[in-house]
Amino acid sequence: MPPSSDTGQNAANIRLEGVSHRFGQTDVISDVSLDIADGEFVALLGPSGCGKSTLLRILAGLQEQTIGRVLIGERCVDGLPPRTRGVGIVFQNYALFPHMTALANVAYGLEAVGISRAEALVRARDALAGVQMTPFGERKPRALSGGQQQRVALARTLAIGPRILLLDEPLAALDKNLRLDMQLEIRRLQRALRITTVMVTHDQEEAMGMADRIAVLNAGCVEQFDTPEAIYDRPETLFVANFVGAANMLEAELQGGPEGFRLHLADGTLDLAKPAPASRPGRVQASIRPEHWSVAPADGEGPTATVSIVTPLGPSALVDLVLSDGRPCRFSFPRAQGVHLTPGDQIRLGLQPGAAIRLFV
Ligand SMILES: Nc1ncnc2c1ncn2[C@@H]1O[C@H](COP(=O)(O)OP(=O)(O)OP(=O)(O)O)[C@@H](O)[C@H]1O
Repeated sequence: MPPSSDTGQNAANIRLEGVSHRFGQTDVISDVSLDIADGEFVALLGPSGCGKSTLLRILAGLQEQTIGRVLIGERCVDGLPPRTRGVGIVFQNYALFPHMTALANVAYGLEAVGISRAEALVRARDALAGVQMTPFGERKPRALSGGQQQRVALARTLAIGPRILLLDEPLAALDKNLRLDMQLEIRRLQRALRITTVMVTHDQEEAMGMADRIAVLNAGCVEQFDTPEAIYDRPETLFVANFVGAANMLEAELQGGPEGFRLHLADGTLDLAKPAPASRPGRVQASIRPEHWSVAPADGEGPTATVSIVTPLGPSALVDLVLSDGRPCRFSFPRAQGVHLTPGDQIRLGLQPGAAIRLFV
């Protein structure tokens, strides 16, 4: 294991206080405040250009913010370079020295901070063992796969014993299966070391699968900072509902009464599960996830739709529908339910019991 870490004693919390950043006349980060706990794994998730990498670079000390403060371990680190902040960074492109072996790459970083060669080699071997790369220590990067190179890069960063681990799209260059393996590997290491970690990704499944909490960014602002479950089940903004997971956005009129709440769509109505939504009656955008739908009895009141495409996806099936007013809509269900749909079928839609429909004004 890397030196610092088995105890997690060096971990630190991170606090961003009202951080904003401008490049020239352009606001790239707008008033971001985040509290990240000791040992927590946080993903910064958002579309290309929303400011994720800039925020990570500000945390690292590679970019100085225009306004606001960054605290690591309750200490303001503004103006301090990366090394003094105790941060370690892993980038997408590994950045290994091609002429050095894996072991030498890891040891180099240690020698660079003043550790003797003999001690650096011992620590480098430990760090490579921590990422299960012991058998590959004498290979040069070109003789390693992308995943193996990324493990070496991770070992090189962790060997220094940083208090904070920053990951900038670390898995983006890997193919899907390898990415899944590495997600598990990084998560395992992060938990074992209890190192506070912030990872930039535009891949929502990666964020969902790895992070304790996700900060969803849009145009430099944090739209929501919450657990993966809450981000998915209770998106707080239209942007989050649209960006995370698939959602059907349907215009509707919400009516409320003593009996509960009903959504009036273009050609049908849906009764909403209790407890009643916080929204007030009136025009709303209803965010209905594909898995919220069910096939309702033909004489029900829900909207009607025509099946256009059925896509089996292993355990579930995804169905593209066209609602009777011409709008497209998606429905998914576990294939084990034994529902058989074929293109051209007319169905009536209902809601799964307890489906958490989100309403936006
Ligand atoms: N050094 C710079 N000078 C001027 N503008 C910059 C600079 N670095 C980034 N930007 C701009 O700031 C905005 C945010 O960039 P950033 O790289 O932080 O986004 P991102 O969310 O990480 O995007 P991606 O997922 O595509 O990497 C973009 O519009 C980008 O063009």
